[in-house]
Amino acid sequence: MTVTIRPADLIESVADALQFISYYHPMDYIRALGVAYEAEQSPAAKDAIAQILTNSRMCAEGHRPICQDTGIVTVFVKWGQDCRLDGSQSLQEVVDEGVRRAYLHPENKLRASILADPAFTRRNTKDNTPSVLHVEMVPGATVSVDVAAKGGGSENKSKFKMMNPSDSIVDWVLEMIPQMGAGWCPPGMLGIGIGGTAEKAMLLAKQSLMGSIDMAQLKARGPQDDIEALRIELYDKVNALGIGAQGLGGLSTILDVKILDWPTHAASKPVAMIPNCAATRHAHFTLDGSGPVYLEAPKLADWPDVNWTPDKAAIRVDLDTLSPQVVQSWKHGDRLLLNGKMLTGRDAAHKRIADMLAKGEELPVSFKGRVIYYVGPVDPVGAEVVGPAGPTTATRMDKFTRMMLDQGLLAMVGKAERGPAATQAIAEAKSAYLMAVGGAAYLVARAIKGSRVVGFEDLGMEAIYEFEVADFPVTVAVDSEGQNVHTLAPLVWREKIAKEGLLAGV
Ligand SMILES: O=C(O)C[C@H](O)C(=O)O
Repeated sequence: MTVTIRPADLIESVADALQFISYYHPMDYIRALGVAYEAEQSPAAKDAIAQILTNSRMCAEGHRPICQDTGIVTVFVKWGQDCRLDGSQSLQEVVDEGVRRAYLHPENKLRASILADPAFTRRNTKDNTPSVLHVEMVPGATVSVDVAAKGGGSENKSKFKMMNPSDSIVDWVLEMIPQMGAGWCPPGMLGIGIGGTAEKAMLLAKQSLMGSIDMAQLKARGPQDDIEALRIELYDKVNALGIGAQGLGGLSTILDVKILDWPTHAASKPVAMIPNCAATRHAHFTLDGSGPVYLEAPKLADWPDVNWTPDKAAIRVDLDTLSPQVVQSWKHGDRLLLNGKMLTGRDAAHKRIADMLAKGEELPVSFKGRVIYYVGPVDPVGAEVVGPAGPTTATRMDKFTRMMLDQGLLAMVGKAERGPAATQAIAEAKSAYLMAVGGAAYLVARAIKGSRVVGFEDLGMEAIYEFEVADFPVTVAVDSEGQNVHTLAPLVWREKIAKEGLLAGV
């Protein structure tokens, strides 16, 4: 018997699932992060995990996004061969209508992050469509759907290699992880795809991330096949690298490793690795023709009892009177609470600034004596002045750092590491790079008391804003001497883990 799937049911279910995952972390992630928090011995990493956990519960309560990057929607559909989609729209059109409805929801509007014409004009599609849809025909009379909203920062760190058959997967992963830095917002998960062809390995890696975190259970019962043994080996060895939460050095870099494989050619061993960030977002539902599916809300009591508050010992900074001397007094690892006005800007704004300067044009705002925050905020709803507004990956702005410092910029705020050239530029200009916690966007936004666009309004979330902040929490990640927390701290923790046999949560 053929089962009819009504487009309205699929649209409603996709929209509900996307709204759901925008503010509810999967509970397996929260439980594993709670265990990692208890085990963590690095104060900086523990503080970052506390911010992520506190943010997560606030989002669950407030029904607002966990991260300002509300992701690129990726959907895996297993379509039962006895089902037919009613109407004349394609499956892509139906799924995208669900995406549109979720992202434009008036009470929880999500960020429009998708740009059409990616190589050239990079035009925002304004409703986060189209999604990336994968469809597989399977026996049966149900439609099974995995919906994910994948952050750009973690997607950017995806890796792929066509290995020789005799090459070691473990060696390759351990070579790649330090190169991935912290832009993927650890602690998260690694999805690994092995075999098939180049594109199949990538797909397997992404699909593996739809599974639940179960490393504790796996370790407790022991591996039952080679894949499970490889998962455990990679979990232990990656955590022993000491990279830690947000790359600040610590015990937990990953909470799990997922692996899917597929037969491959005798000459090949394709291997793909895709990390999932702290804003892990995915949900599953099955349609059987009887109507839409609504996901059941988790209980707030299931979140660990972690309530992050600003460090009382942190240094309070007045941005409105900030001087080079004050910037130079900060040492790497110092905790600061920023107060006053700062400008924002990220990828598109920096590119436009570079183009304008090259043409001798006047910028819409002066950066002299100012601090810039790399962010693309979610639009506000209700009484909010701004929606969730966590930091974006600063490393992408490295190529513009010298140009911005030449404009008289005093300091930068973002997340993840700065590369050698940017670190050198910061040291030469006696500037500083400050790090906020990625994946704590709603918590961080509480410290933003005012917001107005001051340039490039047409760039939407990538416009230049001026934020008024109160006790905005950051850590000095590169100081005016060029001391870089992201290069120093993981080395310390790697050695400590090796010497003292320290273990991440499981
Ligand atoms: O686009 C963003 O806001 C952040 C991005 O996901 C990143 O991690 O750099």
